[in-house]
Amino acid sequence: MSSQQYLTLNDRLESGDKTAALEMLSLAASGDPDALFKASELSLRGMAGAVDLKAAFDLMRSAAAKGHEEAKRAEAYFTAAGIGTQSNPAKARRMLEHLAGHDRFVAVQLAFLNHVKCGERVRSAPRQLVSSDPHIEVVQGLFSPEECRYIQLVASPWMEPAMIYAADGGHLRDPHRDSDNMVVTPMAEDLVIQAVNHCIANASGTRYAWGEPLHVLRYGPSQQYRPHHDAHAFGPPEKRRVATALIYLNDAYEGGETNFPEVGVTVRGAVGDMLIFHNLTADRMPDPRMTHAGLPVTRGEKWLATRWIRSSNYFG
Ligand SMILES: O=C(O)CCC(=O)C(=O)O
Ligand SMILES: [Fe+2]
Repeated sequence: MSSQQYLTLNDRLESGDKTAALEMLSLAASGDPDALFKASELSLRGMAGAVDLKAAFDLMRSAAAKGHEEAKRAEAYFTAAGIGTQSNPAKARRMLEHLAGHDRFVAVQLAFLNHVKCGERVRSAPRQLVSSDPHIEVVQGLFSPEECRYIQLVASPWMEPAMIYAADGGHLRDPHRDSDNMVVTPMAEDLVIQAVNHCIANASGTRYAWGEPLHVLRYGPSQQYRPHHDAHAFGPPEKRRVATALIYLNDAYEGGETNFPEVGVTVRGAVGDMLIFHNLTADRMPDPRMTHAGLPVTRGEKWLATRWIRSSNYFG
């Protein structure tokens, strides 16, 4: 059970109280397993000082050693992904095999991992160049219906209304989209999701570590993602979103196409299709032609996974 001190600090963190982050680090230093897990996340996101991947890994390992179940999984995920440690997928798999005896989710994950085949499809999947300049392309059937279903199942319990963070640390409903969404953080990026993210990188000619955490979106009737641009002009150019990959996870809906009004292109993806488009001009400014929207869904539910891609490592 979580300590009262941890719960109070966590509430303060969630309400945007930044001073709680440093207190969480001290609670972690006293050996509280939940605080160690949380402190790992804070170090990864640079929410208690500078981003420190090595600290994030060490804190996760300490939380796992104290018996924190999610931390045991996450230590393996960090080991596979190379977060704060040398990437070692074989070691990560052995760590998970060790957990599978008592952790049913890990057992399912490992069993499913043997059926992930997008890596083999990266070269053979048919490609449809929707527009060459600006670059908009569909990689058809890159992901199997089962892979798409897996992403939905992992995401389902965490779906909540899309929010943005206000300057005062509070949350607001995102004015651009009224979909539900969730983010697969590195702590939850299991080996199947990692394989999916590697496939996205390989099929888009980018690198795994350049991707932001996978987002999963669900739009019900009348919900939409209003016209927007995925890249911004501020920040160092290599940190801008050079490309976006969208994976269509289902097709039991009407409306909901992805629309590029400036290019005059509308895409209706089939299950497992990946849409990839470039957001920046040659001088790495947002390309004004790349405004796009998820049109309103008129019937059913649309499920989508989004990976926004930089041209340098997203973490660290
Ligand atoms: O729902 C769509 O088709 C568009 C999604 C999108 O633009 C995004 O996730 O950045
Ligand atoms: Fe977008």
